Amino acid sequence: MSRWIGTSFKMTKTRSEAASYAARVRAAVGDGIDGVQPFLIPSATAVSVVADTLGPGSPVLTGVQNAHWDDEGAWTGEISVPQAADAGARLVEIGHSERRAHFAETDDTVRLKTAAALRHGLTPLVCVGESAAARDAGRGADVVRAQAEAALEGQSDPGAVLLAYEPVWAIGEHGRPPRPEEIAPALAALAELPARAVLYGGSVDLRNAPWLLELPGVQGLFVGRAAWDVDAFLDLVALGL
Ligand SMILES: O=C[C@H](O)COP(=O)(O)O
Repeated sequence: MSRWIGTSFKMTKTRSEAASYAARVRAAVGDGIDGVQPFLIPSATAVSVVADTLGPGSPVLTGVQNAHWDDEGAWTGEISVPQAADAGARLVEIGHSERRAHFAETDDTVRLKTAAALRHGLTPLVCVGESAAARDAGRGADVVRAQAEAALEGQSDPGAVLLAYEPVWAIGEHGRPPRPEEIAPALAALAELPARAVLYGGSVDLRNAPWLLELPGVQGLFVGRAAWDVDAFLDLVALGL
């Protein structure tokens, strides 16, 4: 089984910067790397240029950071899964904690968006993760399992869904890298669900990626800041071998 190694650019990079990054990745990966499934999730403005730069049928997948559950309509500011697919996306990131915290994403909208991605043949990448308070109360694994079960409930093909376990307290500039014993319970809980793979995300870097990749239940890494430099991303991809 391939290890998934990918990055979200979040709200960084111009189209030109994203294209340069994608061109470097495409050149380094060539026709593909056995055992590794790389993916890039740029801002919406750069999705088509990244997908075009990677080329049709590329071994590097392109994703979107969000998509609406409806196929079209009066949803100002949103993009639909068919529009994402038209731009070249094959992955749809859903339910990142920043969207849950700042854009009213709920378990219900995550489930609807997951269904929309599956309906159109794109791969949902559903993010789940507990707060520091839930972790400290010993409820981390329960929270994470509930979020993941809510996303998978009633789906036509839960086995096609990727889960990204991203503890809220580990993400971003205010986060900190996890210790193995802090994330093992949630990883064990997610391993019982019928998803395609479970990725870990949250303060991943070149120092901790080797042991994170060896943790039971981790089939890939979803990286933010540490992968925004393309050389670092390619080093992380090489670690997945
Ligand atoms: O989407 C990626 C995750 O939010 C992790 O971000 P980070 O690696 O900057 O902590």
